[in-house]
Amino acid sequence: MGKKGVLLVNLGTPDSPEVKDVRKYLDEFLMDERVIDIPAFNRNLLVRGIIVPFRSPKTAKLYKEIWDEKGSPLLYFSEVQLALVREQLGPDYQVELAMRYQSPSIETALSKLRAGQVDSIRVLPLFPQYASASTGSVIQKVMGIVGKWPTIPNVSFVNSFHDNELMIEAFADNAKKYQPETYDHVLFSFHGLPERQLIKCDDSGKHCLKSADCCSKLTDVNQFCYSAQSHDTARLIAAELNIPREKYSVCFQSRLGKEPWVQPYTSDVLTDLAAKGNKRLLVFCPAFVADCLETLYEVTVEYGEEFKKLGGEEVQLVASLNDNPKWIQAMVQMIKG
Ligand SMILES: C=CC1=C(C)c2cc3[nH]c(cc4nc(cc5[nH]c(cc1n2)c(C)c5CCC(=O)O)C(CCC(=O)O)=C4C)c(C)c3C=C
Ligand SMILES: [Fe+2]
Ligand SMILES: [Fe+2]
Repeated sequence: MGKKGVLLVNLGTPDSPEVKDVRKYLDEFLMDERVIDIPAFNRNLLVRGIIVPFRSPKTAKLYKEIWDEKGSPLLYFSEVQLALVREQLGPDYQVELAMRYQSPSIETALSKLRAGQVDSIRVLPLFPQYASASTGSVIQKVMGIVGKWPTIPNVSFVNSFHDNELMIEAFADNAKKYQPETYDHVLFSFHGLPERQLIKCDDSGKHCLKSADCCSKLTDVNQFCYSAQSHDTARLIAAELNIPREKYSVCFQSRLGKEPWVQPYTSDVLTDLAAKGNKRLLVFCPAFVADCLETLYEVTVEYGEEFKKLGGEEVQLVASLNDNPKWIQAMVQMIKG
């Protein structure tokens, strides 16, 4: 019997915070047909003609703010998760880490599993809520590579884990030291997504964005809706911490471009909460399992400053799952299936 292969995949990050590496990263990321899901010719013009040239220098400055001696937080927290999962799983497993974009690449990680002659490969895309642009893209990439091997082992994927109990407890545990009940309001701020991508993922064509609350409630007819899964994650973390419904809001950050993205937008919710006199906010970002640019810069710095300009006093980020032992247990549980 060979070992059981495991592939952990997170989104990716530039190799360095220098403009040339950020350009390479954004180019690979945004040229993905599942991320900017428009016809190839238009995507090429938009990404290579406008977004990458104009955005790279700005994004590089932001990466410089969060980069430290260990490198990019997203990558080093992923490496810590890899080491802890390897330790928990022991010698019967070969566990590799990859990033969907840049390094370590999915190609390299899969070649290591192939060289290790593993019996099977369990792929865990590190995105709690399913989206075509994140989980879907990882699955397509892995299938594209493994599908060309002469011998294809048993391959299985974790499609989403928005309600994993250990993960919910891990987020709640990370928040306890801040005493959530002492804050005026709690925000669950998820990474945004173009509305078009929600609609595309509704195979029935009957639910997403068809009624006022379709995408804010998870039911058996919209089980893969990113928005509905996000609302459900928020509901479960709030329940774990006894946060009443009127004390929390769900919102979506990081909008890019002019078309509508999933709403409400985090900045609109901040404006509304400030106008209502809220001063101190506790913010969870449960679309990510590791701290990254979106949590450490966008929430902590950008939204923190924005909220203060609006009259608020504090935006406190709840740390991501990073090396939380319950999260490591959750990963092991999902790998063992
Ligand atoms: C069309 C654009 C984008 C879609 C769709 C999108 C979906 C999406 N992204 C993540 C997770 C992360 N995204 C991160 C950064 C980031 N995302 C976009 C654009 C889209 N994301 C850009 C342009 C960037 C780079 C930063 C910037 O220029 O603003 C990150 C951070 C990576 C890091 O190095 O720290 C993560 C993580 C998910 C889960 C998702 C779909 C739900
Ligand atoms: Fe993103
Ligand atoms: Fe929906």
